[in-house]
Amino acid sequence: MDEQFLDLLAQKYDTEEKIITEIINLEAISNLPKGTEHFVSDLHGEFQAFQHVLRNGSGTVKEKIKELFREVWTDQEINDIAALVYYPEEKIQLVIGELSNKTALNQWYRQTIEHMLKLISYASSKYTRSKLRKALPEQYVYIVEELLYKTDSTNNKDPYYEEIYRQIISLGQADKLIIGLAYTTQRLVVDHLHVVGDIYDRGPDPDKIMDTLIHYHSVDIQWGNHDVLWIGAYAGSLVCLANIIRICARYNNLDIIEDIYGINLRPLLNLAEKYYEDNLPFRPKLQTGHNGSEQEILQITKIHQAIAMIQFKLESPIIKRRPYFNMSERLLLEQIDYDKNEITICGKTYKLENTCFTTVNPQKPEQLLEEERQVMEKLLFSVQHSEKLARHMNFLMKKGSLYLKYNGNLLIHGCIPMDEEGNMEEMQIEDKTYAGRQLLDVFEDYLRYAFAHPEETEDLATDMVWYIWTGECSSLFGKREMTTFERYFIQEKEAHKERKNPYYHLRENEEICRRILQEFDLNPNHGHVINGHTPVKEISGESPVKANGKMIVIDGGFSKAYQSTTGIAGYTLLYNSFGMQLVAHQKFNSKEDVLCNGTDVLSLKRLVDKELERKLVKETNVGEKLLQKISNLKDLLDYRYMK
Ligand SMILES: O=P(O)(O)OC[C@H]1O[C@](O)(COP(=O)(O)O)[C@@H](O)[C@@H]1O
Ligand SMILES: [Mn+2]
Repeated sequence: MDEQFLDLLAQKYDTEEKIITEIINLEAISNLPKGTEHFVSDLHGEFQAFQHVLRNGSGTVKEKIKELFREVWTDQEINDIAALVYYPEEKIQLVIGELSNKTALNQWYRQTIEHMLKLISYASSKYTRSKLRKALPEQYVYIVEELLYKTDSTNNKDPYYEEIYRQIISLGQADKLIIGLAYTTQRLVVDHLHVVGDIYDRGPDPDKIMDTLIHYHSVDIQWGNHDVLWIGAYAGSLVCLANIIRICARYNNLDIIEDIYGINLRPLLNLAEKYYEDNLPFRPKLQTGHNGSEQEILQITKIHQAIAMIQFKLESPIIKRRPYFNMSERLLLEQIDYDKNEITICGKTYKLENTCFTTVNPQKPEQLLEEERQVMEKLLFSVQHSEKLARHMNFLMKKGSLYLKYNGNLLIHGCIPMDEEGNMEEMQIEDKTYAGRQLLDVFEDYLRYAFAHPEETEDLATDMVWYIWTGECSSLFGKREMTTFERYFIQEKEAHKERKNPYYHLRENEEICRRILQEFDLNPNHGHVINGHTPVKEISGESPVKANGKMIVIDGGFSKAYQSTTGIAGYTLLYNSFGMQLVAHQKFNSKEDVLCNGTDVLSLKRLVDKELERKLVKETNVGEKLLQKISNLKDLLDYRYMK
């Protein structure tokens, strides 16, 4: 071992006792059961449903409450304390409103604090005291530890403990303490969160999800195609920027752009007012609670057309300057017969309907009007100077990656591009060819480069971010083409079809999944591929667990827009020391419903994989680091004290 390194380490561990204490501590931690991992995906801006799943740990909170109190409590009592753990601030207010006098309320405080402490003690049984301490409400650590670690079997200290409770209540601290303990419980039931992509688009509150993730104790993100679109916009890709605005217009969410991220849409609106009229396929999808006035809807419809046409124009030059993107079939504006109002795609001619081509010059269809160019320039400036967007995008980059190997599993939002035979699909980029893991690594390198160079807007890295959104070899898109244009302007459904990468039927096959795991140097006997991206149509009998358990698809569609096709409101996955469990969620109504009626409609659990022996920290990624640290400390011990 390098002596310089050991000398550095010795600065921190400067006595034999310190080294030994740390070795004992780390060895002990390595032998604890592994913490619970929680996997969610395809949140699509649905903050309310997401935060509910996060707060209840996909049912883990209630499970712990039941294990502890089932014998003595009614269902109502169990629901009440569960709601208190999920939404403590609101639940306390409800209780205060219900209880008629101070004595009753104080009694409730006294009992509730005791119950919460029992729950915390139970939920933290597999953690060290130090880890629990870090999860406790900071200002009450001392008091809570006194109450948690009562060791007196003679009851001599009973009056002392009673006095602590009395003081907490009489000093008006009970609310704050209970709220703190509720958050501690939430934190204890889930050790680490994985978000397997698609935080953004369709739903109303992606920013709130981002803020929640930023404050979450332990999280990683596997980017989804929609997240990459937002990263691309921020990194200087005008076509990605046009896309995010188009999708926000389509889902009646332009206030995310304007009010939340502070991006001025006025220039775009002016352009839209000048060139566009009402047009059915561009009317926003309205969601309950978001219905605007007729005039607002008309404005959005116009913006939607303006930005969609800019998007289509911006695609052409990229397709032309990157022949290896293999997208020449998508030069759609050039395939239009503007006199006949027809388009020919892959040799087939279709009639165009509801067109809005006033800004298109048939001789040079890709050319932006000077006004359009200026609008995009202003929008990009605004996007790149939004403080909030910068914060959210930086966090996505810091915690995110295209795929992740974690505790033996492979986490990926979309797919591993393959050919029909199950070989890794090759893509040529400039003069090199890549496939499988190498291709994904190259995609990620380009994406990181583009993000680091927001001033470059037409370089390969920036174009590549758009390719990851929509290209046929993208590991996040997983389809041959994105038929956005066809869906707006062509009636025939056959033109709307987006052919999926063979991966999506091959992934049913265990051998293929084993091959994928091997491609990523993971043990195929133990590992799983964990996927998001494609809604699992439980309604039509599709199973989220595939390939003899090697493949787990957890996009259950938090997205309201997709719930009618899936029949449920999402899958999440839990992986604790006993094994993996898939949780199916029913549609989430509202927080109020949970608070008042105790409806916490979970969740059918399905065992995916059971560990033969309880899995310990030392067998995990974190454990690997601990074992390395132990080995370093042992070297230090030899070097300094055992000569
Ligand atoms: O239903 P919408 O919002 O029009 O979106 C459809 C588009 O979204 C995509 O499905 C991509 O989004 P997902 O990652 O959510 O699947 C495209 O393939 C398709 O063209
Ligand atoms: Mn997706």
